[in-house]
Amino acid sequence: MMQSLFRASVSAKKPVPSDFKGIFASVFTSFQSDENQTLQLSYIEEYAVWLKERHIKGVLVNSTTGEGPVLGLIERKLNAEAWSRACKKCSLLMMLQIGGAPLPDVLDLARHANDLHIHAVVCIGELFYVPTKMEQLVGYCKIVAEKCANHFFLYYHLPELTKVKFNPEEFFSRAEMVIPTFAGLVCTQTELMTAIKCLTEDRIILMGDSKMLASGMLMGFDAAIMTVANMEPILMKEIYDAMLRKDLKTAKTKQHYLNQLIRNHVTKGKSSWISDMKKWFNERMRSSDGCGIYVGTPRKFGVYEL
Ligand SMILES: CC(=O)N[C@@H]([C@@H](O)[C@H](O)[C@H](O)CO)[C@@H](O)CC(=O)C(=O)O
Repeated sequence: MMQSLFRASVSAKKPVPSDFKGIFASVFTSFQSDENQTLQLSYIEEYAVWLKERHIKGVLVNSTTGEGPVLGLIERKLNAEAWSRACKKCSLLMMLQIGGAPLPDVLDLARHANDLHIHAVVCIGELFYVPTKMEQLVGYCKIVAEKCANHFFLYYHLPELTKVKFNPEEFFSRAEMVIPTFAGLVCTQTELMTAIKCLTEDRIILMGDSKMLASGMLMGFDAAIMTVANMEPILMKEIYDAMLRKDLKTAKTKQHYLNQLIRNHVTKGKSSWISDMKKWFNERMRSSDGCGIYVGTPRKFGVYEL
């Protein structure tokens, strides 16, 4: 019985698209400078066009970089809708992060995401009642994924924040067994070495460490989700393309330069990461190659330790 259930769910698995390759930008959210730091949406289309013209493959909205967890439910939905329209218009792939809220709200965001024109839903696990067993983590993903079953589902693996560590091979095999839309991971920094064991043609694993773009590609990753892609899309694409054509010398030189730029823009390390990145982006947008948009400063009540 167990075996036939297993076979039934595996055969129902949605085939994973092959276009989740390339450089993706985790986009910033813009706030006005009033007391409530009111959400701004008017700049989004221009932002999307600017990224598209610089070879960015797609965007991740409402994630860590986009301060999703410090937006209210309505704000998250409005931001997602505006990005969805912009991405459709300029043919960017869109991933939408819906986690980092109480479960009823995450389910509400999943239902909302289900009807949007997007290409995948990304969700971090429960942050307060942190899962202690694999079953709890997979179970959480399953009930959320069921509410947005029109889209591929990617688990956002960020143990620096969630403290949830697991054996990715076990996680993949269980999640693929029970979630027909399960497609893979957004996987940041420290977990790349373990995630690489799970990389296959029919899975999506987006690496999330800009400083390791070239070395990650050498290990076999072909998709990257980066904050720094907002500021240096062309440089990152050059590293990506150099690695594709096995030009290690160019990739190494450009990666070294990128890492130097990152170091120059990080002031106090993890605690000021979003603030430093937004400042860098605002400066970049004021440069001759920028498009003049301004994403403001981080929301004051967010805590950023990444
Ligand atoms: C947690 C985090 O912000 N990760 C960044 C990385 O680009 C990261 O900031 C960078 O690699 C550090 O060098 C991206 O992967 C973006 C991302 O996944 C997100 O905004 O959620």
